Amino acid sequence: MTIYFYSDREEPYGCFSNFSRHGFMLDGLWWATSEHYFQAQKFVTTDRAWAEKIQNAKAPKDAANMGRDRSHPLRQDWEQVKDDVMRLGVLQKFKTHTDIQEILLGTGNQHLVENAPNDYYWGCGQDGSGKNMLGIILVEVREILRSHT
Ligand SMILES: Nc1nc(O)c(N)c(N[C@@H]2O[C@H](COP(=O)(O)O)[C@@H](O)[C@H]2O)n1
Repeated sequence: MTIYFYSDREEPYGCFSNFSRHGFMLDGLWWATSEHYFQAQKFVTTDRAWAEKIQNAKAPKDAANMGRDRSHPLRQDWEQVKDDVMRLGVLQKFKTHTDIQEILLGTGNQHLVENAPNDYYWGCGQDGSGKNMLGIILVEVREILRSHT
């Protein structure tokens, strides 16, 4: 079976979205959502002030828009590190919040798919051919959490 998720407002799996309001501490800083964390990491080595603005963005959608703004220099190794950055943020989110950790562990061995129509990397895209890296990372995080509980 496959579980599809996308909107952070859709129960019970909206918590799988990076836009869900589940904050956490990482690298000594507070992140309001995993989207804030992920987007800010694009600039930590190239434009710290911009990364800090992203960290303090009002909403995850604002953080996403700011992170996609190419008038600020993207760190050169971004393509190499982005999956690890995503995994770190998502893992920390689910370690921090036991209620959503239970929801993730409760999915057993089901496939998890971000049903994002415009995203063929993190999601499955409009036609389902996308890489679904966020879903794959959630499954990896589920494995890590399972091995520690
Ligand atoms: N809600 C939502 N809208 C979109 O347009 C999306 N592309 C996604 N996917 C999420 O986007 C984040 C990464 O985007 P970039 O690599 O910065 O383009 C990540 O949180 C995906 O899950 N979601």
